[in-house]
Amino acid sequence: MLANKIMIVEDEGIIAMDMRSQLEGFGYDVVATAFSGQEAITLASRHRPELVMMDIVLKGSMDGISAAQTITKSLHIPVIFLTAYSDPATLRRAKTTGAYGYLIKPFRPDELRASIEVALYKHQLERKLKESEQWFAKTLHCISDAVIATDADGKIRFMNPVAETVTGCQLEQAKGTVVSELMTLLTESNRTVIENPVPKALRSLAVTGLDCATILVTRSGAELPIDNGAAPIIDDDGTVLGAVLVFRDVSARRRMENLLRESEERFHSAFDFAAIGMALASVNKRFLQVNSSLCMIFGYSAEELLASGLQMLTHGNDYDTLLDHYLRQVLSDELPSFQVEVECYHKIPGKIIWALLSASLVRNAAGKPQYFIIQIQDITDRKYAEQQLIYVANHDPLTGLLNRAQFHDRLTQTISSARRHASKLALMFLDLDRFKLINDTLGHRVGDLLLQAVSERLKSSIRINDTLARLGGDEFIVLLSDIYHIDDVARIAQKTIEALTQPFTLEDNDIVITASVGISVFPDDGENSQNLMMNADTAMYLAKDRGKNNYQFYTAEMTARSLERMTIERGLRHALTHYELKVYYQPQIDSTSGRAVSVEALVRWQHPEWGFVYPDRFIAVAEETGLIVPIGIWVLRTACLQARTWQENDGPFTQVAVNLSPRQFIETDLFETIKEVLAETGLKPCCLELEITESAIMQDPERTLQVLQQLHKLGVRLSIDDFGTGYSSLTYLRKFPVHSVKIDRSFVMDIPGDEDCMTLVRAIIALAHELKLKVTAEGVETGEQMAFLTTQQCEILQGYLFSRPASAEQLETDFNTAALKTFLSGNND
Ligand SMILES: Nc1nc2c(ncn2[C@@H]2O[C@@H]3COP(=O)(O)O[C@H]4[C@@H](O)[C@H](n5cnc6c(=O)[nH]c(N)nc65)O[C@@H]4COP(=O)(O)O[C@H]3[C@H]2O)c(=O)[nH]1
Repeated sequence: MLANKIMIVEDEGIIAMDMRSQLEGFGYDVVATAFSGQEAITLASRHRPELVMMDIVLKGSMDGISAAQTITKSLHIPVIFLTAYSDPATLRRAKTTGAYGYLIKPFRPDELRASIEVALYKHQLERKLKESEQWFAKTLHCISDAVIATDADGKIRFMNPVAETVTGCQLEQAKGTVVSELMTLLTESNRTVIENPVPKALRSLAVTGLDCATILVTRSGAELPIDNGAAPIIDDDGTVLGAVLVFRDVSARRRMENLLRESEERFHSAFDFAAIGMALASVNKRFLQVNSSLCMIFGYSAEELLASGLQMLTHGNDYDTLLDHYLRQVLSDELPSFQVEVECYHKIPGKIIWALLSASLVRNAAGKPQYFIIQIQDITDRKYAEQQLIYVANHDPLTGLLNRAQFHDRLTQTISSARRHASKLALMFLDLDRFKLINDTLGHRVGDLLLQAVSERLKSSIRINDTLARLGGDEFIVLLSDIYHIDDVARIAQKTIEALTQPFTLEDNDIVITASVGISVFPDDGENSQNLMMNADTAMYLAKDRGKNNYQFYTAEMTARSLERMTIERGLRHALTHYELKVYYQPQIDSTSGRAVSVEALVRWQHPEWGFVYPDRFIAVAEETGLIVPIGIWVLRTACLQARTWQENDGPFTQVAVNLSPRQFIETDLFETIKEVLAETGLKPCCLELEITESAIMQDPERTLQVLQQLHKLGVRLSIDDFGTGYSSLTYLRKFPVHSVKIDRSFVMDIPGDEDCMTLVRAIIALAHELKLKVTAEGVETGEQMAFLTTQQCEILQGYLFSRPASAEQLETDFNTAALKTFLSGNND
């Protein structure tokens, strides 16, 4: 432990020394000795002793009492006076310095020591008290509450700066005032004066709280809401020292509370009366609060919902899990909020509600999740409308079957799956035979009913896992998945065809139809949906070619053929606009007069790369694609113009025969077109013969008859081409206003070798004559053929024997009418 530092002030050197040795003997540290009052002040401020032993009478102008005054006040160092004088005046003066001791010389060493120890202890105590007071004062200055301390009579002793601000009164003014005079307190509700809590606390000796809603009226008349209360100050032995009043201005808090209450009210009215469903739900998804819209949406009462949780609305479905997933993400702060469309259950069993559900989480100040705010919008109508739209976009409106786009998607998916599982699948492309005829004759209503009935039949003839679609018009397609054996496909195709051949009774019409089916198999006939569909389509055409009402599997040659078909189609379109088509003419000879009465117009294609292309290579494609219609009109116009030119220029021929395609009957207003062409070219109708094949007539006999009758009336000559090759009905032949029939080349070809052919030709000629029709024979190549036909009175002959088809210019120069006559008469003889 360090020795206490003491300074001696003594002008007598011997006494000072003696004192020093005594003090050091006691164990003190004598830090300095001063011999005058002035020196005492200087040395004390330099050495800062803990105690000064001061002689009162000193040499010089300043005595010990004056020096002690400065040392005590300015340096706060305690002083003990040592003096030989004890007169009352000196004692009075010495007292004013607040000296810690007064020793009359001579004194005993133990007296000296006791005085020193008491002074040191007292000074230490005082210092500690001062520090503690300062610390309290500082603390009270720092705190944000107002603090007023009173004595036991309720008179103010202390106020901190906050109390000064709130009451509007400084401590110096307030000191000694009874606290209730400084501040008037009113109740907020009815503004009656209430008693200050300080006297209450002093009376009851207990903590006295203020009513929450208390208003402090300050001296200036300002009013402030305050809270808190007063407590008595009682010391250790139970003596009441006073009271402390602690209060605070709560106007800011009140403002916040009001704002909060208003905001809560706003939230509640928004919540309760919102047009959309709203709920507060615990983190465990239990409803804590629900609004009436929510109850309305789901048909439950508020009590029912509050007794359950969000799961009640989605229980067990996929959206339950989805919702859970999102709520967990919000809880773990991965998502701030979310919005999701969920399928929910109404209270009425089986009733589905589609909800647009948004949720966000409310956390407390510490970030702890409190509850979810959930908003639910009923989007059932929109959802159903969307589903309806999706349905309409994916289905054929007439039959309800999948449409082409959707089928394509389904096929692509099934191909991917088949590829993964190394399994096979098959496509059946089905086209109704002669559907157009039914549509045109019985009307579109019956046509539609038929398509619906067909789709029902098809559904019943395929397996549950197969996919049926309508591609448009009378085209259907079936996707047969998981095929193990090609024979199974054949069986299904046959069953389908047979199912369709059973008559349909629609609006009192018994309708019999057939279908042609083309089949392609994955992976054998194509690796992707496009190829498979194309190849099934190609196979379907083969089925059509092979007499319809049958099915055909796709083969590789078909691809080549369909490629060729496509190339020809492209080429033909180009040919039409680039003048690559030509008309050749083949003379037709009157067997009796030997005169070339007419020519048949035959189209040729002068292809820039392929050279001269004959009709057998492109007419069928033109038929299929419909290009035959513009080609046919062009040939007709060219031929009519040529005939008219010959007529005007005294050319070799005055009449022309033009082939008509079946499609020209169906797709154009043929009669009007022909009338226009004749008017345009100036050719008389009687100079034009139109050759119609039997098949053209049979495709739509009623319509053909109508057009032919109009043409007949106009004066155009009509002839039936390829007679004998088709299934001509004699009834039609009689009914139709035709002028002649044309015996097909295939019958003429085998004359004279084939007796049957000759018999047939004889019969055709006899029959035609019976019906008052003239007969033309085509393909006459030999003299024998000509002789036979002439003998049978076949009126007109056409063939290489007389002339190959040639251009108009060639015929004009090369065809020798006179030589022909000679030739004919020679042969006839
Ligand atoms: N072997 C042989 N053949 C002979 C003989 N005499 C004539 N021919 C050929 O027989 C065909 C007669 O025409 P088609 O029966 O109307 O048969 C025509 C016709 O059905 C069609 N066709 C030609 N041009 C047109 C056209 O402008 N419009 C339409 N719709 N079809 C046309 O193409 C078919 C073939 O025409 P082409 O190749 O010009 O063939 C022509 C002609 O060149 C002969 O003595 N021996």
